Formats: sequence, C-alpha cells, structure tokens
Amino acid sequence: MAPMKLYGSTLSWNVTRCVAVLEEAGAEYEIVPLDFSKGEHKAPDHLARNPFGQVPALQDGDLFLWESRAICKYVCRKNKPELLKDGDLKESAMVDVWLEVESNQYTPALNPILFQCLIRPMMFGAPPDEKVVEENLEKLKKVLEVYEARLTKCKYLAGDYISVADLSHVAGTVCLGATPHASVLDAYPHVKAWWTDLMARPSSQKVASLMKPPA
Ligand SMILES: N[C@@H](CCC(=O)N[C@@H](CSO)C(=O)NCC(=O)O)C(=O)O
Repeated sequence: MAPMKLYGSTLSWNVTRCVAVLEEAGAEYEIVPLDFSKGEHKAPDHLARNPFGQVPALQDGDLFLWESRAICKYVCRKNKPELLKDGDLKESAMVDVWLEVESNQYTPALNPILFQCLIRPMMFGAPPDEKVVEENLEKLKKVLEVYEARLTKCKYLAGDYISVADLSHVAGTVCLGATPHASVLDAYPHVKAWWTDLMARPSSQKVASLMKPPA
C-alpha cells in the first residue's frame, strides 16, 4: 500500500497535530507541502481533498479526510487503536471528552496567543497585540487549572494511559514554547510534568524539529 499523504505546511499546528499521531502510531506517510502564497490550498485538486480549502488533508488510497482530529482518529484506528481505547466503553469516552476539551477549550485560548506572537510577526511583520495576548492567557490559565486538577488524579488526560487526546495537544504546545509565554505552564506542576513527559517522546521531538522556524 502506498504511504498516506498529509497535505499542508509543517508551519501549521493543525498539520503537525497529525504528524504527532502519525509518528506515535508508526504510520507510513509523507508530507506534501502546499504553497499558500500561490493559493494551492484553494486550487481544485486540493478542494477535492478538503472542500473547505484548508490544511491538513490526508489521502490514504482513494480515501480523502480533513479536520486534523478526524485524521488523527483515523490514523489511530488504522495503526494503533490503543490510542483511542475503543475496546473499553468508559476509557474511550474519556479519550473523546479530552479530545473535545483540547479542541473546544484549550486550543481556542491558545490559538490567538500563537497568532499574535508567531504568525503576525512572521507573516505580517507586525508586533503582537498584547491586549489580545493577555486576554487569552487569562482564558488559558482557567483551562490549565482544570488540567492541573485532572493531572493530579491521573498521569494523562483520559486516564493512566496516553491517548490521542494527549497527542492532539503536542503541536500547539510546542508552538507555545516558541512564544514569550511558555512559562505559563510553570504555575501548574502536574501539567508541566505531563508536558515534559509528552515532549520526551520521539513523536513530539519530530514535531518540534519540523516546526523550527526557518533560520
Ligand atoms: N479545524 C481545522 C482547522 C484547519 C485550519 O484552520 N487550517 C488553516 C491552516 S492552519 O491554521 C488553513 O488551512 N487556513 C487557510 C484557510 O482557512 O483558508 C483542523 O483542525 O484541521
């Protein structure tokens, strides 16, 4: 079977969210970059992969998927189902809860910080809007308080086992580390320990190596 193709730039943490899982699952894949400046993500051939004209998209044979978390779950089901805990009703439900928490609580607070601190300076040569950064740091801290309470009870978010829910945090949190606000985690010791554990994994190291801004 030909390797899966992940379409998108590794500067995108939605794309590298999938890389963390592809690597952890030991999947055969290749990354196919798209040039946004040429509008390749809006070209007909990419719209056929992702009708919203966004990245990532994944091609596996004649199957085309989009939405990073759906891609992550597909890769887990295909290559490493234990990352979903589908065999256990309660455990798989907790994996689903914390994947949704990442998507609907953690990342919505983190994204504006990353946009202001990384994208605006790099893509637009503009300084961060510190008001937006501060507002979202406060939102992120509220989310991290819940994470700290959870990770005081168990080693990983869904339980005492790593899952796609943990891995879905890697790309964005790697990017947080590249902003002046990486220390926000320091006030949450169990979150910090969880993140240190995640970052020690070869899959996370691969994400970090791919996301290093061009010298
Ligand atoms: N919910 C989706 C978000 C994809 C997305 O916003 N992709 C961005 C690049 S990454 O920030 C994108 O493709 N932007 C171009 C556009 O929206 O036109 C997912 O998780 O895959």
